[in-house]
Amino acid sequence: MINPSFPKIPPTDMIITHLGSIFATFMFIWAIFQLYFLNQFRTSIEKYSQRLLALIYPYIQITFNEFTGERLMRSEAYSAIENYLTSTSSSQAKRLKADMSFSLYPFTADEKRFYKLTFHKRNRDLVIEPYLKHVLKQGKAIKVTNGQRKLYANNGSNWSHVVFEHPATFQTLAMEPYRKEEIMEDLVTFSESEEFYSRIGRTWKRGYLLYGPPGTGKSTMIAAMANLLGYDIYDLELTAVKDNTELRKLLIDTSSKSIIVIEDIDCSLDLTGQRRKKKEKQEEDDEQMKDPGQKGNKDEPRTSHVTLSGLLNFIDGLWSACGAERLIVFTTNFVEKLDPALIRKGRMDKHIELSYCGFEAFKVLAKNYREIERHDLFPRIQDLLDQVKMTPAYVAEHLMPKSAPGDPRTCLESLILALESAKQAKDSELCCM
Ligand SMILES: Nc1ncnc2c1ncn2[C@@H]1O[C@H](COP(=O)(O)OP(=O)(O)OP(=O)(O)O)[C@@H](O)[C@H]1O
Ligand SMILES: [Mg+2]
Repeated sequence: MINPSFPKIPPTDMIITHLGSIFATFMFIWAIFQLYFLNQFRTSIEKYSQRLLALIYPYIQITFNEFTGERLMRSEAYSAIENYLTSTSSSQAKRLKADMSFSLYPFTADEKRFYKLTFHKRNRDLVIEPYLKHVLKQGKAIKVTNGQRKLYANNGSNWSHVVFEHPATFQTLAMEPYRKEEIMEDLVTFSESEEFYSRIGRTWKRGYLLYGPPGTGKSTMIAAMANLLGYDIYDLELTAVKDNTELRKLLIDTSSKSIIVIEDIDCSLDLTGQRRKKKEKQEEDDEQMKDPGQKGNKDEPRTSHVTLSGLLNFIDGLWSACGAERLIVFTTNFVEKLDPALIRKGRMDKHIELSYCGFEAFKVLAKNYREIERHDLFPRIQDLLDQVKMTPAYVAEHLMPKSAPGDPRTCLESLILALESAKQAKDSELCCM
């Protein structure tokens, strides 16, 4: 008798485990296949299809991304093209074909903004050399003339910016006309001296030190400088810079055609120099020895560790040569407090004193604020301004048309009263001495 033997059916959980391992092996092989073969296959297909396309499609494309490099700095070429296209020149362009991809989040890797230039390959030489050069040059020039400038501020090691729209000009700046002329000439000469700087082997940059009491127009002059030359402003807050490395990074991230400003350099950090610092440290140590309970407050630990030498390197070290056409401007109320090394010629090439309001400066303010060029009260004002120190900011305040709109006499009289009382205070001070 035949005893039929039936194949044994494995239990369900064993089947599932078996299937699972087959599936996992399949997925593994598929992943390897994708990684090595499909990717290679895809690259080859792309390569050959591009070659094939080049045979039948006679156009060349160049892409200008908005952000470039590892740190995603805004490309100067992109900005120049943007200016060129948004100005009237776009209507004259005959050969430019540009695509623009917009994104609300330009920093994300997959949504970039870029311009794409497409042209026939027979025009290659024309487009790549003269045409692109022309677009970039024009774009940069348009930036200067269209008044769209940027004011950057540092936030940690990064710059953020807003549109810079300060109305100050050298015409509205209250200062003796011959001094204004001299400064304007200096600035314009600098901006036109690329060839000169390269010939003498110096970095194309210039340092200005603006000093004088509060309210004499230092910040106003910086705005006037930016407006004159069409430069962007980088307002560097040194106390927010962690250390010299961060300072260097900020410097590298500035663009050309810009003014790097450090306001109130004397207060920003203890930059009065290692020499004084050492002396003070010695004195402090001596005091600590005498009274160990006393806590020194002169050199309290600061969050910023930027040093004088770090700042000097920032101004004239190798890194500052990684860009061109830049002004570095320091302002201070106390020029005598600064270390001579910081402001020596060659670093701060031009020292400009902004001082109390003289009669010439007053006439500029009177013309700007009240549109008057002469008045019978002017001689009295001139006489008082010769004797009293009053800042242009204070004089300007009296010329504001707030209390007497349309009536210059009232404000001139109020200015005379203020000047007279300042003179009285000064005279009585002298009497008491
Ligand atoms: N020389 C000037 N010409 C025209 N306006 C001036 C001048 N000086 C001061 N002012 C007026 O006074 C205001 C203050 O001036 P500004 O901020 O330029 O002074 P500052 O020298 O930078 O002062 P601080 O040392 O306090 O920073 C300005 O808004 C401007 O309207
Ligand atoms: Mg200021």
